[in-house]
Amino acid sequence: MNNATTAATSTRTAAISALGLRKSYGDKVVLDGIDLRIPEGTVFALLGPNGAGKTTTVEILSTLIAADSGEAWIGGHDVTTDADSVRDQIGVTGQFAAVDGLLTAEENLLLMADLHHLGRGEGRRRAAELLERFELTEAARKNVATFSGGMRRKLDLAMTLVGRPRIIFLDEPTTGLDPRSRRVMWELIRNLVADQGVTIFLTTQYLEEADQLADRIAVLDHGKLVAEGTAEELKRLIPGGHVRLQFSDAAGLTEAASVFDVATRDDESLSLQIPNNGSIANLRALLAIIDSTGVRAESLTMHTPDLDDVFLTLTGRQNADAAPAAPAARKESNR
Ligand SMILES: Nc1ncnc2c1ncn2[C@@H]1O[C@H](COP(=O)(O)OP(=O)(O)OP(=O)(O)O)[C@@H](O)[C@H]1O
Repeated sequence: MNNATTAATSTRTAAISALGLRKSYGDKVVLDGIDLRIPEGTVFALLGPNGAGKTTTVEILSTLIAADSGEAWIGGHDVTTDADSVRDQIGVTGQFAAVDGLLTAEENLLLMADLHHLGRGEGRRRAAELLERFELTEAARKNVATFSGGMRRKLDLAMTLVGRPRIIFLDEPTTGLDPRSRRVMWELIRNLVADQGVTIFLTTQYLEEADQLADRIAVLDHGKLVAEGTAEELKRLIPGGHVRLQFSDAAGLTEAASVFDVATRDDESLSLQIPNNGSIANLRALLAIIDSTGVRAESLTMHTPDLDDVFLTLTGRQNADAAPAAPAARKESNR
């Protein structure tokens, strides 16, 4: 087998893989050559700001729309030439598309069981099992229209699982949810991977979500993957951490600023940021300087870089956590 054949074979045996995906709408290039290789049983997070092309990527990989060029395989099946086999293996959730608000949770699940041709008994068993696992048993006979956002998201994910997909696409699964509901969803997602070994392709604007759930994270910006790696690897891409010294008055701050000439001073918060990687040796050296020079700091805090810093460095923008509800609202009204 030559190298090219080996590369193509390994691309096809990953749970999800893509080579050179491109997609434009009119003049707007949304995806400008995306390559992916996601091993089975892992969680992959595609992170990007509003409009970066996350949903478009999911739509292509789940056979909803066609790429302009490039290739993609899901569980070894080509999304273009073998779309039916791809659809048999996947579940897609996140936009509430499948949930019917006029039906009860149980009816929604039974409808899904019918679509998957489960027999009547098997369908009922599967619905009951999922209602229990997602703690929706008490609400099973209530109309979904009365559900909270968190309950709807849980039901949406439960419906996706009726057909026992091996590969699940979660498009912004917790956008707009309160912190508690978000944690519940995270736990359900973690259990899915741990108990059933499914592969998860997650899109999110939440850096914390990617950090919490994903084995690997890719950052999508202006149609390209600008970085890919584990959360730790991505954090290593950016400048190291710092120590923040807090002062009670401006005189103390000025004195200290003259001692640490590499520091950044903030007169408003009366603090000084000194680059430091947080190792014991470096912290000890810093404390020794503070002691020997009589710097009068009130307190010291250590800041290690997080994914927020990575995102800001890579995309030149703050992450979108400040406005979580907007994209979901836009999608629901548009689609
Ligand atoms: N059917 C379409 N027709 C024209 N433009 C589209 C269409 N679908 C998406 N776009 C545009 O493509 C770009 C990427 O959209 P997409 O929904 O993939 O982004 P996203 O990363 O999922 O964003 P968000 O976080 O806001 O959901 C946006 O500029 C969007 O307006």
